[in-house]
Amino acid sequence: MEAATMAWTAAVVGLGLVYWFVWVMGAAEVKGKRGVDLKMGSITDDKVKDKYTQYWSFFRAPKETAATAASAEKVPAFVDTFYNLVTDIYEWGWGQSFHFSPALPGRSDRDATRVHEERVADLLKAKPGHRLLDVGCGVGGPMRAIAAHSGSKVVGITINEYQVNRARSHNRKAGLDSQCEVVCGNFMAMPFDDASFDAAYSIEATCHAPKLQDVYAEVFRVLKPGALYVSYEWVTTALYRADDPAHVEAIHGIERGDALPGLRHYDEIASIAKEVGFEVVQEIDLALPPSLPWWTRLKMGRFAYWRNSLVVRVLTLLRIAPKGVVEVHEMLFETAQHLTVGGETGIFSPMHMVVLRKPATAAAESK
Ligand SMILES: C=C(CC[C@@H](C)[C@H]1CC[C@H]2C3=CC[C@H]4[C@H](C)[C@@H](O)CC[C@]4(C)[C@H]3CC[C@]12C)C(C)C
Ligand SMILES: C[S@@+](CC[C@H](N)C(=O)[O-])C[C@H]1O[C@@H](n2cnc3c(N)ncnc32)[C@H](O)[C@@H]1O
Repeated sequence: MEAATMAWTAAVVGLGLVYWFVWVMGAAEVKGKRGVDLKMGSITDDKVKDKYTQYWSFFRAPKETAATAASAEKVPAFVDTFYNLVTDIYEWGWGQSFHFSPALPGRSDRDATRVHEERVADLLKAKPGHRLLDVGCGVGGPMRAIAAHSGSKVVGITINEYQVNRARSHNRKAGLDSQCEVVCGNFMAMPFDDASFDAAYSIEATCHAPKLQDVYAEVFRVLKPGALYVSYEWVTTALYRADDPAHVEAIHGIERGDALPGLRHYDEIASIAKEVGFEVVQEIDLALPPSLPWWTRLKMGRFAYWRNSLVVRVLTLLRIAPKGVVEVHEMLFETAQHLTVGGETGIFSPMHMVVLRKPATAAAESK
């Protein structure tokens, strides 16, 4: 073959590969967000690196500073920055539900996700005519599954404006916009009337609150007397040892890579719920056997991570993706390792579930 023909063949094959990786492979899990559409939320391209640096500065402050009230006030803004940086990568590489689920034998990740979400609707006994609150709704994967499964109306709240727009657009495309509403706001000071919801749930979201009391008290306030609240909490378990450096490293890694002001121990959750006035109906760690591991999806995707890493590098080089995507993607890759250690050692659970009830006799005001 002539040199020119060889060069042309190589170029065509090369371009074909890039096309396959970026456009055809698109999202690793769910088609809908393609590699070429990766943005950094509402952050303009020139500000991505600054925002990423700003994100990390939160963790450089000494622990004592991080624990002060003044610093706790900064958490919602820091969480908002985090979701501007990661929302598109999550959608592209994971799907529209930003949480874990126990694996189900012989079923896809998508099925396992849906089952984990529908469990919430069933526990809440949600039905047509009910108005549910989704506390920290992301781009609305759970909200759509729960609205479709139960026939209830769902109102979601998220601190991140970009997620509000993504969620509204997904709701429209799914034909669920008459049942699902999304509001931008802080779940520790919600723009809703007292006693205005029939039930509420939060899926892997309240871990972003510096004080769980603040969000639980707000949920308590907006629920009708007698209403139920289900929450999937991120916690350290009874196996966690604060004097084991490997445990501490994994937990700090999870906090750094997931915008967490500090993980709570599982035994704090029920007492905080009681403190704000809830009755504890049920408390169970859904990650424990007989559940199958929730972290296998993170591990099994090792090939997908390498492919994704290559895609973001190529897209950044071609200036299709903004600068900084590579760094954010690396951060997530590392986070996945820490989460896997947390799951394998059993020191961490992302699905410590509590079912809480606002007493039927409770006043609309929280205690
Ligand atoms: C509840 C929270 C988020 C939980 C998970 C949805 C996300 C935690 C870690 C994320 C990911 C890690 C690795 C990424 C990978 C490198 C990339 O190629 C594709 C996306 C990932 C798989 C990404 C997807 C979402 C997570 C699993 C927290 C924030 C409270
Ligand atoms: C990991 S995501 C989970 C999203 C959704 N529950 C799901 O499972 O797909 C956490 C969500 O909590 C929201 N969040 C975190 N802190 C918040 C706050 N102070 N007020 C409102 N939403 C908040 C984030 O914006 C994000 O939407």
